[in-house]
Amino acid sequence: MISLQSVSVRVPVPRAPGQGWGTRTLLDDITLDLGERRVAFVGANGSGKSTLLRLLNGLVLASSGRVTVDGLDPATDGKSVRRRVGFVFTDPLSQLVMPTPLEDVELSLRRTVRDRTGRREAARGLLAARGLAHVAEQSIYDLSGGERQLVALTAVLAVEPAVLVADEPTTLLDLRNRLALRRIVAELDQRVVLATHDLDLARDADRVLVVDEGRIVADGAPAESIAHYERMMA
Ligand SMILES: Nc1ncnc2c1ncn2[C@@H]1O[C@H](COP(=O)(O)OP(=O)(O)OP(=O)(O)O)[C@@H](O)[C@H]1O
Repeated sequence: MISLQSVSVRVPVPRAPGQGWGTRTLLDDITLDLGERRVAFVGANGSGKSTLLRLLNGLVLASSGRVTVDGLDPATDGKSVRRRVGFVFTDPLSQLVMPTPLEDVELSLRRTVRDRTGRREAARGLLAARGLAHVAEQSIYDLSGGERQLVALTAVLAVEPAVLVADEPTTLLDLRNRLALRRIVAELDQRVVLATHDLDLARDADRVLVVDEGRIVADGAPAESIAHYERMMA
């Protein structure tokens, strides 16, 4: 279970020149229990979705209130939480650390597959299963945005996290790969929490929450929450 109890995130922001610093509230007193297998957050640009997701693996810490992931607090058990929570960033280059997809996936497998040859074969197999065999040994920088996004997802899933958190995982994908990603998310055994502007992906979730100016303004079945969001944005 993922729980947020009265969680707020506040950051210091500069006031007008010479006026010192003020505080901006990015998330405002959010209380949630997320027990569903597929949870999606939708909301306008800058509403606070990424900040909320980042709380789940300790990349952002609550200014007040408490976050727990399966009983672990990212503020105090950061390492254990990050083992449980696989995080896919909007910008894949911020997480692909090795020169090629093959090496990046191998890195993810280093704990589970000790033997080097076996690890290479396993990494090749995982990339092939995502239609990425042909780019396995290409430079990360020569991949298309969509290929990088799929490699990042493959590398994160290779660790077999208990929870997959994905921040706008379809932004760089073409229609075929968007459909493939929806299928991957639907078939995963793991729990998935994502933020997305892709309302088709959100519709596949068990629960959709609408974020607006750092608050949850709708929370429920996809059809109702998305209808609320569409009215809000009209
Ligand atoms: N460390 C920070 N300091 C100041 N402002 C911040 C900080 N982090 C985020 N923000 C601001 O908080 C707001 C919410 O950001 P966040 O990235 O969570 O939005 P989002 O809903 O994910 O948006 P998008 O859909 O555009 O990705 C934005 O206005 C952003 O500029």
